[in-house]
Amino acid sequence: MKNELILILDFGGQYSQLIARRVREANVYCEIVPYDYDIEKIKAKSPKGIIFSGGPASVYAEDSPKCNQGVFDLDVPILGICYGGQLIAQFFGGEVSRADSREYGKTKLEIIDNTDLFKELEESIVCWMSHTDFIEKLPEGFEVIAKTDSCPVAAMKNEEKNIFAVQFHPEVEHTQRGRDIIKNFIYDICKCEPNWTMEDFIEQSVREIKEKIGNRKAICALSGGVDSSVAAVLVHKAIGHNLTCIFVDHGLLRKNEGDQVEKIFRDKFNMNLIRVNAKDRFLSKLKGVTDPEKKRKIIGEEFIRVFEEEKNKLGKVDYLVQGTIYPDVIESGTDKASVIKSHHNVGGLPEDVDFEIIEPLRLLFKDEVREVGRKLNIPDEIVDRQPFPGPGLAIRVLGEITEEKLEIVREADWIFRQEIKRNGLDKEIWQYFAVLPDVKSVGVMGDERTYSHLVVLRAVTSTDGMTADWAKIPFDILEEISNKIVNNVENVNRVVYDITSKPPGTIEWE
Ligand SMILES: Nc1ncnc2c1ncn2[C@@H]1O[C@H](COP(=O)(O)OP(=O)(O)OP(=O)(O)O)[C@@H](O)[C@H]1O
Ligand SMILES: O=c1[nH]c(=O)c2[nH+]cn([C@@H]3O[C@H](COP(=O)(O)O)[C@@H](O)[C@H]3O)c2[nH]1
Ligand SMILES: NC(=O)CC[C@H](N)C(=O)O
Ligand SMILES: [Mg+2]
Repeated sequence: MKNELILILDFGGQYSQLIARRVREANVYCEIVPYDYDIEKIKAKSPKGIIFSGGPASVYAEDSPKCNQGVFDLDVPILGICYGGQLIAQFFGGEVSRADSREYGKTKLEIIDNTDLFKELEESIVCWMSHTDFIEKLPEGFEVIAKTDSCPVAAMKNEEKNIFAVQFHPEVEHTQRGRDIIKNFIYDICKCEPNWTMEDFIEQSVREIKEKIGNRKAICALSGGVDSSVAAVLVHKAIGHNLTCIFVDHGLLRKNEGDQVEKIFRDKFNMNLIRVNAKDRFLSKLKGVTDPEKKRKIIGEEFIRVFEEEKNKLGKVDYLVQGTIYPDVIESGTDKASVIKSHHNVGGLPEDVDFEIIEPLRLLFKDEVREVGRKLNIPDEIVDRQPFPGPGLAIRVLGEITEEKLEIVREADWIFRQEIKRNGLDKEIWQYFAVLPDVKSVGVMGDERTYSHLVVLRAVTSTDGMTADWAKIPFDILEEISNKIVNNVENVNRVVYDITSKPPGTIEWE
């Protein structure tokens, strides 16, 4: 059976994938295509609804992105979000201008009409705004269905044509009832049935991988983390023993991690696995390097070189599977989004890669990957594992990496993780680890002056890693952890706790 489809036209918004994710969450299939996607191709897909994303441009600018005008004649419901909504206003003869003051963050939305898009919503909700332009003049045939203090047309509709526009972002977590607004659009207005599931995602991915790889061979970059484990199991389902997993111990793993990962995979999975011990080559390439972006690129390249060497031993291998997920992609920058940090597996890849890369999870968020993992019966000890970045401790030892510093951060991290677990906090905290900034401070131990390293503890709550809050670990637990670290880790005399959320910080320090 063909899935009912919601098509998202991407105008370069930071949250385009979040829109897709909300639609998937509501059990409806969706695809994201570029804003200028060919109209004949759109027709061929016969979408039941189209959503225009937000975007950084202004619709009145000369070369601003526009969709094909034929989209408006398809007789398919349309929802425009922010830039997408402004585009609708402009197309139908309204006016979009630059506002005197930028509206950013939480804003009170007054709902005027709660019959369709805002069905069953309260009279007012808190919505999340991120714009400078606004719809100043309503286009003909449209009516205002919500407003804010500074935005006379915070939402509008043309009932006859089934076209809707909102200035705020219903797809972000901070908009109250945002999920319901999206559901109202896809269920009531587009008449989609909620029947697409993660099982469908699995089935479809396996089918596509099978078609693509056929009887050829692939290797999978396996870290033992959630993403690559799920990617490996998916591809294994598709091509069986033509898949070989390669786990690289680059000397930047946490305490005992290399052996643990190897054991779990040998015990629990019936997959070909090769462990490559590559500590010396990674550390020698990183010697003297202090710039975080350089570190990531060196590691990204070295991973690929290791995979190439292993591939040559296996005969002809055309494909490299990676567990890349959406935040890795968006943070590494795209032609429309800016670089936050080059994740080693995306922005850190060298230009010459002797493989075709397959990334079945590239469009999913972490919690969706976990859901896929559970459906694939991957053990909880893997699915619930906290994320650990591919460059490992290299981006947690700030400045130059030395074996001594790696040892310090590894020991401190080990104590921190043990204590979090012992206190039963490991389920509620999304990610927690130690960082070694390149800082020494004065202390007094046993009546003697010390001048030693400072360890930072970082712990965050999050659902998808895109935004995060610092975890409110009780002071007495923090106190105990601090004591244990200073008493047990040599060359450390001070421990501090990071109380920055993301944004403005990121989860990792580099
Ligand atoms: N030590 C490693 N050996 C082989 N491949 C690795 C290693 N570390 C990372 N990778 C590859 O890089 C990808 C991205 O790493 P990342 O840490 O984001 O994902 P993960 O380790 O699979 O999951 P998690 O985010 O839960 O740690 C992995 O999915 C994997 O394909
Ligand atoms: O595989 C990876 N390669 C990388 O280069 C990388 N950088 C950050 N991370 C992980 O991504 C999530 C978001 O991290 P940040 O808030 O630090 O950007 C967090 O879970 C980080 O641990 C990485 N994972
Ligand atoms: N988030 C957006 O889509 C912004 C749209 C447009 N660039 C504005 O500033 O209003
Ligand atoms: Mg990892």
